[in-house]
Amino acid sequence: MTTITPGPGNHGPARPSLRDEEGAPGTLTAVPHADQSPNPPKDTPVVTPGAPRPTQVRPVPLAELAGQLGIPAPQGAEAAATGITHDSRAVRPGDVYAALPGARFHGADFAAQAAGLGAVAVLTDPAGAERAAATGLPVLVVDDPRGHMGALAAAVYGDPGADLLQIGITGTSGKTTTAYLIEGGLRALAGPTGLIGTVESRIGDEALKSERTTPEATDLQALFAVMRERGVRSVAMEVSSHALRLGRVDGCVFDVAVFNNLSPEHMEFHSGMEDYFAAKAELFTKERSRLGVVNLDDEYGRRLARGESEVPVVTFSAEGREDADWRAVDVEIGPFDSTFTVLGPEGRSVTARAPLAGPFNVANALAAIVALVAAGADPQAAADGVAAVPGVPGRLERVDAGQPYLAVVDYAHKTDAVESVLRALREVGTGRVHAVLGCGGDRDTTKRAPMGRALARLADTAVLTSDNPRSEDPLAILATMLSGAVEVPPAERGTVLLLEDRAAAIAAAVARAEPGDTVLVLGKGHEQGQDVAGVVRPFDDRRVLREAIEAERARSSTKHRNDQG
Ligand SMILES: CC(=O)N[C@H]1[C@@H](OP(=O)(O)OP(=O)(O)OC[C@H]2O[C@@H](n3ccc(=O)[nH]c3=O)[C@H](O)[C@@H]2O)O[C@H](CO)[C@@H](O)[C@@H]1O[C@H](C)C(=O)N[C@@H](C)C(=O)N[C@H](CCC(=O)O)C(=O)O
Ligand SMILES: Nc1ncnc2c1ncn2[C@@H]1O[C@H](COP(=O)(O)OP(=O)(O)OP(=O)(O)O)[C@@H](O)[C@H]1O
Repeated sequence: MTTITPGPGNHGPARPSLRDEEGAPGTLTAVPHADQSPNPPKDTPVVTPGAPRPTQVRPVPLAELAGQLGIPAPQGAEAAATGITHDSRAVRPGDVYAALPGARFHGADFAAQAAGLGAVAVLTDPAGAERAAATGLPVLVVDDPRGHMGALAAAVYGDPGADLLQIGITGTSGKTTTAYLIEGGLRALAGPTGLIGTVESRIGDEALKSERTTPEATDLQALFAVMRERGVRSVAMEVSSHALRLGRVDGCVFDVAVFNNLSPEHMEFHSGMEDYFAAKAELFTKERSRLGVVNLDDEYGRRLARGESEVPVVTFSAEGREDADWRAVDVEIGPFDSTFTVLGPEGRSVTARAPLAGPFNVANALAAIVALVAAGADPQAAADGVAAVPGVPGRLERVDAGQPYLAVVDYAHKTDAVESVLRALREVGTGRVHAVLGCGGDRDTTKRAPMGRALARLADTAVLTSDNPRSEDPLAILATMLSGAVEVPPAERGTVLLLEDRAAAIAAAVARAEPGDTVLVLGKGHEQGQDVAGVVRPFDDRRVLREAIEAERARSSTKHRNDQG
């Protein structure tokens, strides 16, 4: 196995690298498939609750932190910090509490709680200063505390990111999948790895529940510190546009930053596509990364490659574009995976496999391979590592209860993803496609009608149902989805069913399935709960789908017996 050595690093100061000591690309030693499985899809993921913290931290004097902020040391600056958090409820003795202004609250309202839990100081803005001072704790006041929080967290934990090879992935679709594929490759190449993303965070073999795609900077730096403590040397992490805009990755410099694609999403947060792209493009500034890996098949990827990235970029094309540095050719799409050849600079050619169905997963796998190569891996070793990943939870995850048709759960919850996955599975199955989909409440409303339209056009049975309605009326969400579905001319659309209850919707799709058909449950993937009016009750599409298949089998065998009797 190639060891990660604090290598020369192509693009910056000494950092762990996938190259060997002479600087040659790392090679992959065959590892038995099971050992290599970072995240075999499973019904009940291993979850350790609570934000992890490192066990050994050098106390950092407040005076030192004030110096870093460029402000005079506050009274009581002889105290020292051993942690930092932005959430009053998560304060541990010795923490700095970052009291941030937010859309709903000002964190200063919770300063007393933080003090009660043992905070040693409060970082806040002028608006929060008085409330913070009322606690009697030293107060560090800056105009933009969120903007300083990442660097301060890195300082408190001793800049743990500097000891990790960091690969960040951004884009509208495919971040989670690509992160798992990269982590699988890293694990095969270089032992204990870290993963940070929507489904979970992993520190070596330990899985932790994720609240966000990208954690707040205080939690992220603590996570890096725990990873460093446990011997992790490399990390693959998803970087959302929220993270880039809200400073969650301040304090990180990614060795490799990957751009997958961009399509309309999060329009409740961004003012339009240009603003959304500008947020993503922040990952490709010199402050944030050293090298970009960019998808040339995407128009926004081409913009980055053609001058809008501040850092050098390596390009890839899953569509075989000859102007890409690395391109996939001879792509064979199979029912559950795809094989292809990767052609690279200097006549390099690699045999590759995307271990998940669908043409878009060729793009994700190619992105992962090129990212690993950009980090210093041997290209064939990188491709072999990616090929060996056994699956990604809730991403085209098959549910097999012995039924004579294909049943799949997928996290598609944006129009382009719904279209991609339906097109991909139409090619795989021989029969009809019965698809279930809802749209989340309190999130981007502009995608609801297009998603209803896509489902009605591309599925033989389109079952419109609830996702996480949150505080919204589920029927109102369904009405908007339906308004899109009815835009499809009757001759071009499948049967459209409306069932507010998600379990009933899944059962309805299953009841229509015949041998050779495909049942597809979209939108919630790996999620374990359904949020209705703020109450989250357990709901796992994979489990509900399996139970529906079993119930349908029992129902039809009873009917068969009754018919015979
Ligand atoms: C738009 C957004 O991302 N907002 C985040 C932001 O909220 P905010 O600034 O408005 O904060 P607020 O709720 O008013 O609270 C103000 C401050 O008081 C603190 N507080 C609040 C209550 C309390 O009891 N104690 C306490 O200390 C909060 O931690 C916060 O620092 O800071 C909060 C604290 O960290 C986050 O919880 C909140 O995430 C919200 C809930 C969220 O859902 N974000 C999603 C949309 C998100 O970030 N998604 C992305 C993208 C996923 C994708 O790609 O699809 C992600 O990376 O997950
Ligand atoms: N490269 C891609 N292009 C288009 N659709 C994709 C791509 N990769 C995955 N998808 C679809 O999008 C869904 C979500 O994929 P994934 O979780 O990997 O992306 P993500 O960017 O992490 O999404 P999110 O930001 O919502 O967590 C998948 O279940 C699949 O249907």
